[in-house]
Amino acid sequence: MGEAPPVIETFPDGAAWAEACAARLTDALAAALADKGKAVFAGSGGSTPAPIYRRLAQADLDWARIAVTLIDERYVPETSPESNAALLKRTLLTGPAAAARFVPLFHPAVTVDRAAALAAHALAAEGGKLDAVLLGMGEDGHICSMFPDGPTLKTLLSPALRPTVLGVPHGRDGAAPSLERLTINLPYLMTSRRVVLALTGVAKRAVFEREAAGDPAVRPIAALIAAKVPLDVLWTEKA
Ligand SMILES: O=C1O[C@H](COP(=O)(O)O)[C@@H](O)[C@H](O)[C@H]1O
Repeated sequence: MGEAPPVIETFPDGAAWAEACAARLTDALAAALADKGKAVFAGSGGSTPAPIYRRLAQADLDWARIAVTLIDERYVPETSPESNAALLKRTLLTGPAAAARFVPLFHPAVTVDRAAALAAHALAAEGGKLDAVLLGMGEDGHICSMFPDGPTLKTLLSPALRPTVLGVPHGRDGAAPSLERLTINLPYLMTSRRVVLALTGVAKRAVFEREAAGDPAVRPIAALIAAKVPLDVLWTEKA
């Protein structure tokens, strides 16, 4: 029998939801700072996290001892509107959190795989462990840049690999993703202190419930659950 899916915590409105997400992440970062004197935060891109980042940016943490990175990135420079790094810099690395050190996944390397190797090396130098992770989920059920049925998905979901960053090719014949990407793999989530999955809308809730019941070999949400990632799922209907 598979693992039971985590309870979906429901919030009455976007403000309460964003506040709760930011509070969970703050608690995990504070615990890491207390334990080891430093911490690593990894955030998602996309349309969901901005209100959470704006709250987290104001948290009373020793940001100078926190490294901030991404769970995934489109293989584009920060000048692109598709850049997750640009989103993070606009919304999280402001106010008190501007003192944090940003560790990018994007590098203008010759290939996306070479850029991924450089990012993997940079994260390993930060200790190779993520203390607080903010995940989003697309309406196709993807998390990070792990797309259901994607050609490299089995590698990304392999629990036996070490935590790393990998390149993701763009999909063929119109399949997602439309751009090459960089992503952390499942073992990075498995070894994280706390992972918060922030969901909004009726459609995404239904996708989460459907995906949670899927095959963990090819459905990223089911793989998260099967791998016992320390996961909180926070949902509100409208952010
Ligand atoms: O492409 C991406 O999409 C997911 C979900 O984005 P959203 O717009 O539906 O919130 C995001 O979590 C990921 O980091 C991003 O690269």
